[in-house]
Amino acid sequence: MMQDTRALQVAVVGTGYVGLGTAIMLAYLGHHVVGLDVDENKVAMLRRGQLPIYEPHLDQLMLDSGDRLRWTTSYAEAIPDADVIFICVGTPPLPSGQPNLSYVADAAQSIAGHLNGKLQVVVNKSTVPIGTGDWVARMLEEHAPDYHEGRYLVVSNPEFLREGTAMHDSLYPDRIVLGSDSPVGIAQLVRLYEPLLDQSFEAPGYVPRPAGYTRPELVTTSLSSAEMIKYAANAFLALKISFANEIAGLCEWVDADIAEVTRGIGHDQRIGPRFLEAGAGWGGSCFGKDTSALISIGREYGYDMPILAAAVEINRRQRQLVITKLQQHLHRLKGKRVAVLGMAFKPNTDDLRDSPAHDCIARLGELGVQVVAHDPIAMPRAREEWRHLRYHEAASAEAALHGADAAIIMTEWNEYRQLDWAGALRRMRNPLVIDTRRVITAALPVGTVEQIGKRAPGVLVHEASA
Ligand SMILES: NC(=O)C1=CN([C@@H]2O[C@H](COP(=O)(O)OP(=O)(O)OC[C@H]3O[C@@H](n4cnc5c(N)ncnc54)[C@H](O)[C@@H]3O)[C@@H](O)[C@H]2O)C=CC1
Ligand SMILES: O=C(O)[C@H]1O[C@H](OP(=O)(O)OP(=O)(O)OC[C@H]2O[C@@H](n3ccc(=O)[nH]c3=O)[C@H](O)[C@@H]2O)[C@H](O)[C@@H](O)[C@@H]1O
Repeated sequence: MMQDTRALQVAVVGTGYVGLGTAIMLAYLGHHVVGLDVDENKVAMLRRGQLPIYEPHLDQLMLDSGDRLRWTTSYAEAIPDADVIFICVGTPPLPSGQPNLSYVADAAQSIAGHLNGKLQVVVNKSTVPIGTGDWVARMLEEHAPDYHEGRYLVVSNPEFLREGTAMHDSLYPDRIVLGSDSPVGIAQLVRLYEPLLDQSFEAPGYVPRPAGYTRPELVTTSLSSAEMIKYAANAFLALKISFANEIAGLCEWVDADIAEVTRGIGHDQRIGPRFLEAGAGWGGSCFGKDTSALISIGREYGYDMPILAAAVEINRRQRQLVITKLQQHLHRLKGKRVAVLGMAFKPNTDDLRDSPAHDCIARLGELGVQVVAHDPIAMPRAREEWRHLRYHEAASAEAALHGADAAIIMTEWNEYRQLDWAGALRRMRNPLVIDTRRVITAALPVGTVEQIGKRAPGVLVHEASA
């Protein structure tokens, strides 16, 4: 643990997926952190020691951060004493594709009203269009009661964590990007991240330091470059997946297997094996939002981004493909009963934002299908957030499959991998599974398992033999 003389006072504004992870990780590293949110219910839960989201190990790390961590709804309580203030509020998409910056503006103005006139660094961690850092700096100038040139430094520190593995990604990042025109601001952040940069903290047993991992790369840039790095990173990852999905479609026609193909190309170190898993397409709160934002930023300058636009289009097509595959097997879907396994946009999270399963359930509903859905973690949240969708809840995957005319696996939860598929298929009315995430790996004695990127559409992968 860090010596207390090196510990900083930190305020984290916004306690969603990113703010919570940031606050808890910094407190674990030894800093004194106050997490602030305008949502009183969230803050009340956090004060009771409960987390408003599901994220593996976050509860344990919070416990291990001890009394260095506090929660509040009050800017007056959080801001004046803070050496470093993080903005981690949401930047959800507007119908135009541009991000809604009103939460960032509100946060910046509220922060400005409580700055203390001494050196404080305001760090933007929210994903924002290029130029937003300068805009925040101007807002601080305008709204700070006692503005002194050089007192309120702005640094961009984009976040690269993935939901479901947020603690691992926060403690053992590939790189830390710090963008600012102020060397003093950068130096303060280097001090803040020293335990991470040196990996001098004691790794928690439940999120061990990966074998071979040494330390993150420190990347210092201008404010604008840091903001661009975040968008470019997400756009490239989305592109990689869309590329795999496009090749997967062709694999089905030429009788190749996308999993074998990506294994073959991934060993080329220039390409790398990760983020090449074909499936139902990418979802989540960021890839869709950030690709649209980048395209709309380009549009402001009359600059087309055809590669990104294609990545988005392929993703849209991929979601429809799931339904097409079902239609190829079952023909008319009206009146059929279909089990949808997995609602979260990926495993190990309860996040439903832009989940491919949402579009799947919505489309099946339009086609007159009776949907029976299951998710091991995200079900309670779906009950709240997906009230507009029509589906029946299943208490277990087995219950969802029982008597179904088909099943679609949308999320690769471990429990689906471990399911007794041979037994479950026998209890389906029609043993057909559209496995979009390669959950089923063994050949089964009964039924048909159709996967993405393997054999021509409509051709059965595992033919019934029992
Ligand atoms: N979710 C993710 O995995 C990642 C998200 N990001 C980016 O980080 C940002 C935050 O994302 P999430 O944590 O997913 O959002 P979120 O929606 O889960 O959380 C945002 C929080 O900010 C609070 N908030 C809104 N206005 C506020 C204000 N004026 N003052 C204080 N609190 C306020 C909300 O009540 C909410 O709790 C976004 O820009 C996102 O693009 C970046 C990397 C990963
Ligand atoms: O800016 C963000 O919010 C974050 O967005 C993604 O993280 P996240 O959305 O949490 O999850 P991913 O693991 O990237 O998965 C995104 C989607 O892509 C899909 N995916 C992922 C990988 C793959 O090979 N194939 C694939 O279809 C997943 O199923 C999921 O729907 C990025 O990976 C993070 O680096 C980034 O910080």
